[in-house]
Amino acid sequence: ALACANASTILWARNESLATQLQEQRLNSRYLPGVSLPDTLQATSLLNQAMAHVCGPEGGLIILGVPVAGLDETCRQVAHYLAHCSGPLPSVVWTCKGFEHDSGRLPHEIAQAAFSQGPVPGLGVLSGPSFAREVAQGLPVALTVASTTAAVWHAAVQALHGTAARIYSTTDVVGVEVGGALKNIIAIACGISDGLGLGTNARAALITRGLAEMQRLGVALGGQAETFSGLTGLGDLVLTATGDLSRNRQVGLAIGQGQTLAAILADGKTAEGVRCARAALALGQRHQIDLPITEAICQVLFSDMPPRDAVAHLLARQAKPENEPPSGAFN
Ligand SMILES: NC(=O)C1=CN([C@@H]2O[C@H](COP(=O)(O)OP(=O)(O)OC[C@H]3O[C@@H](n4cnc5c(N)ncnc54)[C@H](OP(=O)(O)O)[C@@H]3O)[C@@H](O)[C@H]2O)C=CC1
Ligand SMILES: O=C(CO)COP(=O)(O)O
Repeated sequence: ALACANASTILWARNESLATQLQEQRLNSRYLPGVSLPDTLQATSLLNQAMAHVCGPEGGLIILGVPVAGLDETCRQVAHYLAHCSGPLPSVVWTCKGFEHDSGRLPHEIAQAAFSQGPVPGLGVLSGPSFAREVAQGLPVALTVASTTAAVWHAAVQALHGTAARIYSTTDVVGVEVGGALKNIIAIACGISDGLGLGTNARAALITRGLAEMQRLGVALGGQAETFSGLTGLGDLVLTATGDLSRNRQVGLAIGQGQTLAAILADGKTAEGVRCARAALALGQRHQIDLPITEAICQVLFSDMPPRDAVAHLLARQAKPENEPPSGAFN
């Protein structure tokens, strides 16, 4: 999308044969089959070459499009080259949505630690409802860039805004990241519900109570409540919970139709909700935040609870007020 908008763009892929295919055939047969990439896009498997592109006198924007599991390693590699930048430091934003599996760290915590040893660039997260395939087709999209550094908003707006994309900005990094992480788990729940044939009422209930769950945890971790009704909360939740392009929703649909998790994940596709559900639940327990849907998803994914039992368990919970006290504590 950037290259189509005439921004000078270089795409780094660590896999040499993929980079060669991107550069020579203008195709990405593994991740975006059927999409023809613009001639203006350059591709390389050499990170030093990609970094030279954004380390010149004009600076630039680095978008890290890797899963949470690869963010630490990728930031550290980028940090190594930033130390040799001759121009102004480029801004760095990431697209990943999740918590680190073992530590429960949010992406900005991973990035801050990774860049702490050398020159620290402006850091931020680019998020919102944005299936890659639709973005690549040039269809309209609205995104939010979250950063405490205004230069990062400006870099993202300058590069992305006004083509097919509308870019909003916020300082609420935590709210944006928690929304992105939890919506994947709720999308798995909605997929399971639809796979079981439980109907659209059930899906609407899961989306709404899932949003309450996202907001409770997000506020407890320091996010702002209103962020969860924005693009990176409700917007991305609706997209992922209802849109069949979602890999998290696809995982849920397949579970609801009786497939095992191992069989579903055998194709190697990224489903961040599966990877971070346990970390989300652990964070909820640490902060005494009730996350019933996330807990049910963990039971189904990792403890062999039949999905229909999980549904029965959720329905059998004690009646309670719809709106909870702001503390979000157990009641
Ligand atoms: N796809 C989408 O529609 C959207 C995805 N996101 C989020 O963005 C993040 C990335 O998603 P997506 O691109 O779909 O993920 P994929 O897993 O489909 O692709 C990830 C890319 O990252 C590379 N990668 C993985 N680990 C590393 C690493 N350690 N170092 C360097 N490269 C690495 C992969 O390379 P290799 O092939 O060599 O493994 C691959 O090119 C996720 O957190 C996702 O939730 C956000 C918005 C939309
Ligand atoms: O985050 C996404 C769209 O905003 C992509 O969702 P999936 O990772 O479920 O495909």
